[in-house]
Amino acid sequence: MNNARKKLVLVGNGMAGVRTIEHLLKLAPQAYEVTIIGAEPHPNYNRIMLSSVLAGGATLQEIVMNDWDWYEQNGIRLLAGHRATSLDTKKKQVTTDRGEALEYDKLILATGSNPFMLPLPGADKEGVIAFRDISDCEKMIEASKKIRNAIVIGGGLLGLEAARGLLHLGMDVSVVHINGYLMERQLDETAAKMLQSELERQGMKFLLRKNSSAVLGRKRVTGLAFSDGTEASADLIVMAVGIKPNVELAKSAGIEVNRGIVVNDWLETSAEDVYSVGECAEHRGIAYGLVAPLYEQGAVLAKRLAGAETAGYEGSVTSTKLKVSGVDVFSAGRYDEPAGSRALRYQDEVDGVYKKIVLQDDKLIGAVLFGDTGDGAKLYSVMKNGESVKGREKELLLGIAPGQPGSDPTERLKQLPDDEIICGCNGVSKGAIAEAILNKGCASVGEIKACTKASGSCGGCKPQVEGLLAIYAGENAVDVKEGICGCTPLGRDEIVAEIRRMKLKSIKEVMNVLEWSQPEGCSKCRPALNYYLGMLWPEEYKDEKESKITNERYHANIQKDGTFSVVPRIYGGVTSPAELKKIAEVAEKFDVPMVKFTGGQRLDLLGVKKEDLPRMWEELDMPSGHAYGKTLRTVKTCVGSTFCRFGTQDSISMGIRLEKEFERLNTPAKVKLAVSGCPRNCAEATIKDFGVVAIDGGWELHIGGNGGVHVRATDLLCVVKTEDEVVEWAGAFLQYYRENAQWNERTSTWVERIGLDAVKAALQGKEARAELYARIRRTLDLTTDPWKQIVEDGTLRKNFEPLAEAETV
Ligand SMILES: Cc1cc2nc3c(=O)[nH]c(=O)nc-3n(C[C@H](O)[C@H](O)[C@H](O)COP(=O)(O)OP(=O)(O)OC[C@H]3O[C@@H](n4cnc5c(N)ncnc54)[C@H](O)[C@@H]3O)c2cc1C
Ligand SMILES: NC(=O)c1ccc[n+]([C@@H]2O[C@H](COP(=O)([O-])OP(=O)(O)OC[C@H]3O[C@@H](n4cnc5c(N)ncnc54)[C@H](O)[C@@H]3O)[C@@H](O)[C@H]2O)c1
Ligand code: SF4
Ligand code: FES
Repeated sequence: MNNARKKLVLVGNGMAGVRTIEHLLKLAPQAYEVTIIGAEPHPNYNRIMLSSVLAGGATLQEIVMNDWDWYEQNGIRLLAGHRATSLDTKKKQVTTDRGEALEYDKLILATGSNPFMLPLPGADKEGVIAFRDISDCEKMIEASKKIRNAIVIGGGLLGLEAARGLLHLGMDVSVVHINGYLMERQLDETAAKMLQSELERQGMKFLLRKNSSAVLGRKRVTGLAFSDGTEASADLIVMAVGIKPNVELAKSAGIEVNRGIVVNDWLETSAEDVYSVGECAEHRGIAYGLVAPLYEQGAVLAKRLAGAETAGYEGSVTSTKLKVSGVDVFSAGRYDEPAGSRALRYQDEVDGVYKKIVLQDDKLIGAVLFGDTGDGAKLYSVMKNGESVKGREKELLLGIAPGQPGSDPTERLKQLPDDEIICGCNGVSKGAIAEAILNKGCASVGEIKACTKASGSCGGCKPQVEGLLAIYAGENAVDVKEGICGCTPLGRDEIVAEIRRMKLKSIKEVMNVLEWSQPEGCSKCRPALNYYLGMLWPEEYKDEKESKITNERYHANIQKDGTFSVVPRIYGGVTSPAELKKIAEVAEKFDVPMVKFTGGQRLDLLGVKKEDLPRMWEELDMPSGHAYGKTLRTVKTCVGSTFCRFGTQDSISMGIRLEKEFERLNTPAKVKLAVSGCPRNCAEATIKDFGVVAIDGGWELHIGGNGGVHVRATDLLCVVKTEDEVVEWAGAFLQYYRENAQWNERTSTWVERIGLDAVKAALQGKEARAELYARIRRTLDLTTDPWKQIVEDGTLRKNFEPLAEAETV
């Protein structure tokens, strides 16, 4: 009966508090009437993933962990956007900033931390922010659209992840660090230096051993001064110099606080019926700042509140991984070699690998891995178990060399014991994942995540979860069709089918009719819908510029430093002295800092200011090379029979014809073509989306190649005799790809996904080919050159004018 339920109030709608409630609901769903007070105006979201949002790996909608419905379905009253301002432990009452007084039988304080802001003179200026919540993340994304120079103070985990995100957003980023090397709380100097080199290679700059003394600027920040008398300029300063537990509410209520709210092994505070979990809690002198220990605390507290038997919380050994793509860093336990410990090290400067393990009394007490973190989970588990590693030290350090028996990742997973922790963030063991697959019927990573939480936080363990799925579910593992983004459960094929069936003609209409959860969509679905609608209704649909990615909005590639590049179209890579002269004159006139030949045989004018773009294109008076878009980029050609003694066909004219035929075509992802004049294949046609290779008496047509990150050689589609046939097959192939691939899916992935036979079957029939070709021609006939249009249209030109003044962040 509802009346008999005790009142449980949780202050803090964050990761630790809500996790505790989730556990409690499983153990004793009817025991409490739950109210959650949360200062942020959002449902509970994955704070960890804010770094991914900044770095473009996820959208804000995607990081929500418990949506509004979850609270309702579980009968939880959520006061989102309300702050608890006072606590009376005698009356057992919490009062909010809106004046509401809530009585409790049990109270959990899970108020997290506040970012530590250096108390520098001028730190209150506009443009100085922290990186803690959604609102900070949004501020940085907004700022990156208007300003260029950012300084991140603090070279710890948070500072480096913030800096990587800002780099991704096109900013020039310097990290100011007080220490002589980065992440000194997680790494030793050797690993830190290797990390620094890798981040420098990615474009990050570092100012080490710098003590900030003042924030410069009038109303808005313009720079940072240091105690050694030097200065650095900045339009944005992000402070990431640590956190301090948020203890104000507890302190004002007379509860014992130290650095954090002091709790015992059952998470009880000094006040009766008041508990605390998360970053705000201090247990045995430690206030943790990572989710894994906070979740462990939550599990103990939930059992306690449910009246279940439980051992107390005894503290945690922690491990961390830096979430920066292209960098593998792992650190756990006492990496700092305390007195009485011994360390074993391995360093390979050729492959950029460094490993160190720290031992004490024959036990593993710490580890640092750089470059190869594959053994991180294993080391962490050995460390947590506290087992003796006598005689195994070197094996632990070196792991199993590639090529040796047992180096196969699947084999390694099979050999792990059941209690090995696979997901560090959520404390999920191999055994628990196996149980979810074998006994609870989980057949996809998504289902395992829903059942165990594994892979639901930082995502670092996803490859292992996938590996276990392959081992235990085998052929029963399903590749679950997920929605194209967090706004819809519908996949690409369903959306396209519905747009066709219901003749939906605008993005808004699609979102309304197909019941998008976010009325405005997100950065994943908007450009995808824009593409699908344009592909399906070429005559009627008006391209929505705002739904395109930056490069396509500006019709130019944005560069690392915020400038743009200009790449005029040079058909087949063939130019003339007059054309070269014109390009050179424009480059000189606009002070272009660099002119470079691209891999696709084009000329790239790099370092162009946004405001110069329209005038440069006007003076060049050449078609756009579309070097920025999801479209036909280039047709690379070799010399061919015109000049080459091996050439059997005229690859140059074939290439130019293909480029003129298909330029300006919008495609799901970029498309590159090449034509070689003989099987020596100097134009590298077999790593292109559509490659043409001349053979005696005809042409081989190849599809689905890629020379980028995931190199893939093409599949041979067919052999044809004439140039007309080459063009017809190319058109039919490109249109079939346009109509069937997912937005942002390269032909290499697409061909692999649907299979070569499916493509062959679709293009085999002459009639089918003719229809596809007719459809692509209809689309091509409607295209215009974007730069010609911008140059001639005063309103469009205005978009390229400089901003009057940097605006408030
Ligand atoms: C960008 C970023 C990346 C991170 N990456 C990782 C990672 O990779 N791995 C990892 O383990 N950890 C990571 N962390 C740390 C991790 O997010 C935190 O340890 C975790 O979120 C702490 O959970 P919590 O519930 O204690 O606090 P929080 O998640 O901060 O929740 C506390 C909530 O309480 C609210 N609150 C505070 N006072 C009141 C009040 N008086 N009334 C009402 N509400 C109140 C706050 O607004 C907040 O929403 C990261 C943190 C950040 C910022
Ligand atoms: N991948 C992850 O696990 C991850 C990612 C982000 C954040 N977090 C967590 O979020 C919390 C906050 O992270 P953080 O990096 O801010 O905290 P931190 O305490 O780990 O690191 C702060 C860094 O700032 C430096 N610093 C301190 N004062 C400075 C000054 N005046 N000038 C320049 N540098 C200075 C310190 O030397 C230290 O390296 C931590 O608990 C962290 O564990 C974890
Ligand atoms: S592919 Fe053949 S025709 Fe073309 S340049 Fe090379 S050798 Fe000459
Ligand atoms: S290790 Fe972070 S989600 Fe599993």
